[in-house]
Amino acid sequence: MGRWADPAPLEVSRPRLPWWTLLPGKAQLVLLPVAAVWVAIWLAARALRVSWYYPATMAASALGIGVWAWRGPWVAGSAVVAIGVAVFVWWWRATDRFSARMWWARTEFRRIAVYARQWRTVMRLANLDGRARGREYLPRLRRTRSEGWRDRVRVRMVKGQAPEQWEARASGLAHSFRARSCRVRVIKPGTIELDLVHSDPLASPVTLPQLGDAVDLRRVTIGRTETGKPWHLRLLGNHVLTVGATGAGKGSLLWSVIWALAPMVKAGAVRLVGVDPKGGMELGQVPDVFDRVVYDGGEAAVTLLEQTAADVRERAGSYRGVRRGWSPETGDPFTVLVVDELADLIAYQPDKRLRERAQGALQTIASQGRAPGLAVLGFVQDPRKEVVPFRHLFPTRVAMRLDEPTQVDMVLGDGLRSRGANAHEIPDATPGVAWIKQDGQRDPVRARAFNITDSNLVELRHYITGTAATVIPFPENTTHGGQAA
Ligand SMILES: Nc1ncnc2c1ncn2[C@@H]1O[C@H](COP(=O)(O)OP(=O)(O)OP(=O)(O)O)[C@@H](O)[C@H]1O
Repeated sequence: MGRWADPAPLEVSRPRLPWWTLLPGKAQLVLLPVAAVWVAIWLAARALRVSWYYPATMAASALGIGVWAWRGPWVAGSAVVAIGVAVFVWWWRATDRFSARMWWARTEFRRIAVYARQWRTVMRLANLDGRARGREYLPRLRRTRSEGWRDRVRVRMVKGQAPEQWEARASGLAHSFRARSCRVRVIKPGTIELDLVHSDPLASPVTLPQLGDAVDLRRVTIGRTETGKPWHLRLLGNHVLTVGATGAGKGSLLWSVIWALAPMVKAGAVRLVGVDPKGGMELGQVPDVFDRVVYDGGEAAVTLLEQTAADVRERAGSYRGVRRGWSPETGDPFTVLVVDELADLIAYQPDKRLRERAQGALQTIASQGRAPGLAVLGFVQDPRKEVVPFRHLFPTRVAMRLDEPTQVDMVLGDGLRSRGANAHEIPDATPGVAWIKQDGQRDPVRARAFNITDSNLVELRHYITGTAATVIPFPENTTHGGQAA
């Protein structure tokens, strides 16, 4: 007698038959027309869906089939070859214009060749699919758009998923789709957009516009964003903290703001007040555009900050009960306080008493200055809380090239690095590039400030003061301006 052996477990799942196969034959016959209509609707919906995602391909195919039916295969084939040669010559002779005009062809090609083709596999390997009761749920690939430097890929997430799960896998997605980086943006509940970045549109310096354009203090143009739009900085009712390692291009942001404000500075509608603890290395280049400026981080600087804080309180007092905040009708100049190397004043200051006075004055200005028409532009290299304890008082924070990845969230806010704001990866070769985070806006913006050269600064000085266009020697005194502090 042979020994009993346990039967091998059934390895395949039992095939599940569609419910209608279990119906009696007559019922199936009756339901046949209903099923046929259903299949026709389903096919039409599929065709509509394909036409929605690939309109140019579908239109060209329909035209090709039409020409074939009308004139035969030779005419259709010759037309395809002629169009192909014309497109190739266009691309060869005018690549830039071709790329700008043919974005839709690139979009459809990349959707088919890159995203639709690999979607299922990449989703499974990246663990972004879902399973429930033996069924697999895949994130839906929605519309894509190829803009040359990036592909925008819209995705309907699987139910139960969070954008954070996609952020955690962003690097893997970038590698899978052969992109340099991947950023995740939330479009609406359940829908996200992946930015798969292929090149840097901010690799070349941004050209400075002419001096003297009209100024709007709510949107001062200081550079260009990576999408090609102007980089607008709000000054009215705002303060801006800019953090960057040495050589990151903080100076270009500072001078871009003053360049944009030049007509109002010239007209006396904007007043610039400056503190440059580095002995005038930065602000000393064009000192006479400042109403008051101090070139050290000691007593004189602290006194200037305290005077400014007193101005803020006085102005706030005079507006109380009369108006809600500053406007050009008040006749008061809008004040921009520029503090280069904030840390020298409020953290590295060896004299404890001076340090505390500087901190107190700056906190007063930052917390009360917005309504009475004062904006602080603070610059610092080290963003730690011990160095700038009141970072939260700056509604706009700008991260230029940073030394360490941990600094990104310190400047821009928690979770911003995982959302793709890699300020620590900005190359040395692109000074002036920055990530900007505005309070109240979820997504950070990447932009580059105008490139301001020494001759631009000479021109700026000449425009505002009307003095001869000469380069300023390195400052000897520690104070300068209408009222020395
Ligand atoms: N927006 C820009 N476009 C092109 N080049 C720039 C830009 N900003 C700065 N640069 C170049 O980068 C160099 C360093 O810039 P900058 O002095 O402004 O840096 P920084 O952050 O102020 O440095 P530090 O903290 O040492 O003063 C300069 O030689 C400047 O020409």
